[in-house]
Amino acid sequence: MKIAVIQMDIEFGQPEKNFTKVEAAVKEAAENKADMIVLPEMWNTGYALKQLETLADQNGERTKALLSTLANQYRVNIVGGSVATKKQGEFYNTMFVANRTGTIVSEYDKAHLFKLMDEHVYMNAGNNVNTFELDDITCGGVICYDLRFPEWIRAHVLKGAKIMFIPAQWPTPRIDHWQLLLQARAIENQCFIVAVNRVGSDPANTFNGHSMVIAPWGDVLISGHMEEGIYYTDIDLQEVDNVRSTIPIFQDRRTELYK
Ligand SMILES: O=C(O)CCC(=O)C(=O)O
Repeated sequence: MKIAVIQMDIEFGQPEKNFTKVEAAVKEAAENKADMIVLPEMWNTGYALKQLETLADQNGERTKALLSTLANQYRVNIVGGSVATKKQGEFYNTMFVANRTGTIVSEYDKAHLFKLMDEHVYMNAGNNVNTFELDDITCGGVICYDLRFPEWIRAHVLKGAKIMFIPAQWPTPRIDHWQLLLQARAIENQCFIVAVNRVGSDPANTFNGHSMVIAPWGDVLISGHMEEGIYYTDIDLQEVDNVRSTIPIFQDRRTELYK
């Protein structure tokens, strides 16, 4: 199973440029025989929250059409990071996932909005756990700040997720939190973590990438640098079962103590 992580810069408030860029990057990753291609958070607009009224993707239609077309054309799974959407007059930070036939198999609205970047002022939070099937593997997807809530990731793993996808725009000053939390989430949930952070800057923040893929034992398979690029790794899903049978934390949990 070959994973491609698209660590890209995002043009602030310029969906046209970002759509063109994503299309080219997905094409390149697909031609390099990726099975799953993963994009960063809010790649259509960046955090141009004050311009959402004009820039947000209406019902995600444009994003869904692009992901679906590319997935079907290249017969590849695409975890579409997230985009700013407008649904029934409200704004959301939404992940769409397309499978190899181009079917949109998941739509998830970020559940924990990040007050430090005023996200809660402009956007609405979703309320639903996000699991989906890709190539018969149960996967889960959450977005950026969601990472800081171990219960939320655990909720996905308890629903069967063996790979957790985490797209982000995680600012440079807290990149050590990003790396440590990702590794902890992989080890404590004995699952693969595929996490994509953007690079570049917007008017308020800088972002230095460090996208990561981490195996269920905690081994770091990808640790991206600070530049734009596509990173690739192969993952073996058997490792999830191996780790879970070596240290059976899901059998040993004492949920009666955790209430
Ligand atoms: O939790 C953090 O430090 C970063 C979160 C974030 O940037 C986001 O959710 O967009």
